[in-house]
Formats: sequence, structure tokens, C-alpha cells
Amino acid sequence: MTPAARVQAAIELLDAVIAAAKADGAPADRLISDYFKNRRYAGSKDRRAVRELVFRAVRACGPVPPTGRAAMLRLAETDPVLVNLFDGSGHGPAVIKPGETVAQGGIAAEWLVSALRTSGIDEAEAASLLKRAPLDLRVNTLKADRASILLPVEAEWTAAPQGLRVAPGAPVETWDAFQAGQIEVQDTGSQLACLAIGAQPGETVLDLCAGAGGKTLAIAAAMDNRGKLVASDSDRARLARMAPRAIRAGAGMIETRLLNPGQELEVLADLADRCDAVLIDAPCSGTGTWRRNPEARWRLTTDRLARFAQVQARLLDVGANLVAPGGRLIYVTCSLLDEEGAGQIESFLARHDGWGADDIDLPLGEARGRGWRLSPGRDETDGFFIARLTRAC
Ligand SMILES: C[S@@+](CC[C@H](N)C(=O)[O-])C[C@H]1O[C@@H](n2cnc3c(N)ncnc32)[C@H](O)[C@@H]1O
Repeated sequence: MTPAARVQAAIELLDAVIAAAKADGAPADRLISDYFKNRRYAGSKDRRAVRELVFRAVRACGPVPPTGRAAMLRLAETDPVLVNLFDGSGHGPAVIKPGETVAQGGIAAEWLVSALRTSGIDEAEAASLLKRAPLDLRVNTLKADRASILLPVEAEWTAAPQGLRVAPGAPVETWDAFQAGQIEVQDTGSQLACLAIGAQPGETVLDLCAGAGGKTLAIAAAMDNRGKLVASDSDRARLARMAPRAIRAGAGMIETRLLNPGQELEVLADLADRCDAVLIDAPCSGTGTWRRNPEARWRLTTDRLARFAQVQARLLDVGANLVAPGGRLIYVTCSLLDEEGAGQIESFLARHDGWGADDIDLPLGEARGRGWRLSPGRDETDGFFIARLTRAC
């Protein structure tokens, strides 16, 4: 592909990313890989270059851009090389016309920037949400130890007890240590959220929104594969992705259960008042993960945010039913908005007698309301809100 053709391909992909953001459709990464499935003429360098252009343009536009071309023109405003590639050539984009629409820059839509501000995230901190994320690993203590693990590249220790940081883009999945289940890719913030659970061998633990098991695997390692660990989710496909990961990690203790949204307690009735710890890694707006999914900020509307908040409150209530007297309810979202964090905990405590919020003290982050918050700018982790609630005995 010529450099101009790569720009045109990126513009077409941006149109698809914009449409998917409005319709809550597929993520940008999937759209990009689907796009190239039907374009065998594109080599790996072309794919990399187009992908890079798409994500640079996504990061450059705050609110949802009107078109892919307008988004690319926004990026071109800071990149003279790109301007020259709007050359009207065979497969390239048309020459730029005077007065053409250029998408708006900034961090996100104004209402969202203002909601972040109200949640204590100023513009400088918010700008760091659009930087590149590091690549963090967790050493799986069921199979290895951070002090002695062998990796093909240099890795630095992170603040998480078994955390390592390697250069972004490292082909981790091809490494022997990965294939042997000694390491998992997991952001340091996510590892610290797991640390806050304090799971111990022999306990009964439920990971209510387990997804494909990122945190479940860390919990199994903390429990040394001893006790009862139930991983549930309402998404069959996500839950199904956990099994091969658990086998690779040697996490044989995990029992999975598929839930029906709104009727979660039916499948979990045997755990009522029985769990030492319940983790609610709730579905959320993902404002803390914009470094990895910058187009997520185009997906969020006030309505969608309100729906997330409703589901989070309901899942907190579901989880509370399952915790034994003296047990712990750990609430986690990868969001920096108080509506999905500190505010949820305030409302939970107002709704439920006999519960208290524990003091949390993790190696990174700071207190926020009755919980704890990690943020990309300050902590170099994904953004997380974490709270641990204890039920009175
Ligand atoms: C933040 S993700 C979980 C990520 C996962 N814990 C990890 O560490 O990789 C939130 C999950 O909540 C699930 N979810 C949404 N509604 C749910 C419900 N009513 N009951 C259980 N899980 C639900 C979603 O399918 C999604 O997998």
C-alpha cells in the first residue's frame, strides 16, 4: 500500500469505529482485524501503519467526530507529513478543500470532562488517560516466582507483589513462560485490586463478574488452589474463554457458573450468606482504560452511564446477599467517575445496615470517599476504584 492508501484505509476504518461507538458495536481492534481479513494485499507493515494512524486519530479527537475524514484532518493539523498524503491519488484521500470540517480535539465530550473534574480528575490527569499504556505481567505463584522467573527480555518489578513491567508490544504470548502458565498479562492496577480482596487458602470466594477470568486466576493463585472459588458471569462467550487460561495457569479449583441477568441469585442460591469474600468487578464506563481503548470515550453517553450505575448498584445488592457474617464484599470498577465509585459505596452503605467500609492501603493510589483510587497519571496503572466492605458478624 502507498502511504496515501494507508491514510485512506485509516479513514474508512475510522468511519466504522465511529459507527460502532454510536451503536455500541465492536471495539476498534476487532474492526481493524476484520477489515484486513478481506484485504490480503495489505502486508504486516501496512496493517501496523494503518492501525497506528487509526488510534492516533482516535486519541486526537475529544468528542465523537462527524466522519473518519474529519478525524484524520484533526490529526493532520499537527502532522504536516500527513497533510501531504491527502493527494487525490488513485487509492489515497481527496485533496483537502478550504473550509472542510475538522473534528474537535480535546480529551472527551465536555459533559464527560466535567464529570471527571467533579470526580477529582483535573485536565492534566485526564490528559494522561490518553497516553500509551505500559505492558504489565503477573507472575503466577502456582507455577513460578517473580525473583527467579526467566523471561527473554528485561523486566522491572512493579508495586504489585508479583508484578513485572516489560516494553509495550513485547510478544508475550509467544514466550515459553507464558505458554507454561507462569505469567499472565495483567495491569498493575488490576493486580492491586486483587490484592485488596485478601483471598486466603481454604476460603469460599465468589468472583461475580468474572468475565474471561483475569482476576479469577489471580485469586486462585492467592488461594494456592485451596478452598472454593466460583467464577460467574452473564456472558457465556467470555466465561468460556476462562477454561483454557485456567488450565494453562494450573488453577484447577475454579468452578464457573453462567448467570441470567436480573436472576443471578437463582444459580448462586447455595452461596447465600456463605462467602468469605465476594468480588464485584462490575461492568462500567471504562474511563480508567482509555489508554487501551481510547474510542471508549466516544461510546459513553449520559444514558449509558446511568445504566451502568443502575447495574452496579443492583450487583452490589446481589453480592451482599452472598457474603457470610464477617465476610468481605469487594467492589471494583475501572472507572474514575464517582458515580461508579465512591458514590456507589455511599449509597450502598445508606441502603444496608450492618456493613462498614474498610480502610484500604495499597502500595499505589490514594483514598477516594470510602474506597481507594488508582489513576494512570499518578500511579501509571489503569484507573480503578476499589472498595472493601465488611459485613458485621
Ligand atoms: C469489568 S468486566 C469483568 C472483567 C473480569 N473480572 C476480569 O478481570 O477480566 C465486567 C463483567 O461483568 C459482566 N456482567 C454484566 N452484567 C452482569 C450480571 N448481571 N451478572 C454477572 N456478570 C455480569 C460482563 O459480562 C463482564 O464480563
